[in-house]
Amino acid sequence: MSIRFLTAGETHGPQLTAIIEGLPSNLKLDIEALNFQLHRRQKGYGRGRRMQIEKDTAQIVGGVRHGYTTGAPVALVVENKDWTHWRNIMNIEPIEGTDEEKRRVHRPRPGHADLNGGLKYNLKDLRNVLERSSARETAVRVACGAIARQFLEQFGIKVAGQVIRIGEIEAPAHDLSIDELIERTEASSVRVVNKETEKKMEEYIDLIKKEGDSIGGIVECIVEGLPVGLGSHVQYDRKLDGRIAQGVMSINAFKGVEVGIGFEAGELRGSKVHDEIVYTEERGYHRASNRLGGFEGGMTNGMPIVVRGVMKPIPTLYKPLQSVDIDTKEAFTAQVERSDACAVPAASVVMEHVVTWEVAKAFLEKFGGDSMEEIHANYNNYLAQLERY
Ligand SMILES: Cc1cc2nc3c(=O)[nH]c(=O)nc-3n(C[C@H](O)[C@H](O)[C@H](O)COP(=O)(O)O)c2cc1C
Ligand SMILES: C=C(O[C@@H]1CC(C(=O)O)=C[C@@H](OP(=O)(O)O)[C@H]1O)C(=O)O
Repeated sequence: MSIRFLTAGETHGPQLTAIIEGLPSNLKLDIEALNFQLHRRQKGYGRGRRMQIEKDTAQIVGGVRHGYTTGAPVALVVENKDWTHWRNIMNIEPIEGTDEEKRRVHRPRPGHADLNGGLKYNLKDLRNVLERSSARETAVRVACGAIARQFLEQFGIKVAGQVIRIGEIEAPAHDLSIDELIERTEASSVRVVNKETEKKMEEYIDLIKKEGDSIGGIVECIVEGLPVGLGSHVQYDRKLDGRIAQGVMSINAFKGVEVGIGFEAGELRGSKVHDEIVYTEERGYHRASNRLGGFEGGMTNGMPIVVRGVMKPIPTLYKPLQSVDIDTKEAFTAQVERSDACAVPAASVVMEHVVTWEVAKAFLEKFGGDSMEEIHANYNNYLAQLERY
């Protein structure tokens, strides 16, 4: 038993669509809680005008009746309110000399998918590439992850996300509980727990924006309440840390991922990296520390999952970089599209949901059943087995 989803839709088309296959029946879906996650993704500081136009809400159009999943594929759509402004541009083929022709994209932006996509798909209007490569797609990916989050909540599993760095500004370390972390980051425009850092990050983003530039950063996701043994060491594509890394790297503009102390593990001795194993009646087997971020052998070890991802600066610059016009092959500055200056706080919410999805998928593979009742029984049976071990 596994779950999968596909998405479709363009950033300036009428809507985004997702179909989720493999969800069990009798999962209660709270649409308000789902929409709250979409709202969180939109709210991050540093975004452009588009986020003022969109009011993302998901409409479930299949697989749910009276608030519960039926076991059928769940279909959901998120409308693009901006579509009304783009109707002609999206629908009419460019005709020379018309407004639509003027809106044809022929000066690829360094750092975006424009040129690679144009060459690969033999498309002369690079809009046909940017429409789908746009991170607008992450709205429905968050919707799918938000359903996965509600599934995991039924088993006491919680997910939080925070911004660790935006450009030169780093958030100080803290030892808040996951509930406190969720509460504080929800209230913050840049998804940090500390007011002083929030202010510094906002000012920094404003400065970058004023200079016509963009900025990236580092985000972290934490998952708590997990059992030992999600994922498996027996086959490369069942290693859950590897799957999470793929998911994180698939987020637009992400250039790296690390689990636990990640790249720092290359600098330290083994005695400073591995987490000692301890046993108590109360907690059973656990680790004295969590430097490996909840994974050994591609399996969860019962400690919180800690994953970080790095996002590069947004490619579209109001002071554009040099590029080449695909019509004339002459050097030009890249086309300026309306753009975000910094999307790191939004990307933090995206990463939470991408990680959540992978965890839910592994959870269903291990405890899979066709109904929530069957999964609960399988899960409880496994917990009892762990206790007897
Ligand atoms: C939430 C979010 C918002 C983004 N907003 C923009 C944007 O406004 N302008 C832009 O050029 N790129 C934006 N990006 C990044 C591009 O989508 C991304 O760089 C592009 O798809 C190329 O893919 P790659 O960077 O992964 O290679 C955004 C990314 C995320 C995650
Ligand atoms: C629409 C979203 O993000 C978009 C992602 C994006 C890109 O190139 O990735 C470019 C911008 O699109 P537009 O040119 O329409 O303003 C962002 O606003 C969203 O996150 O919902």
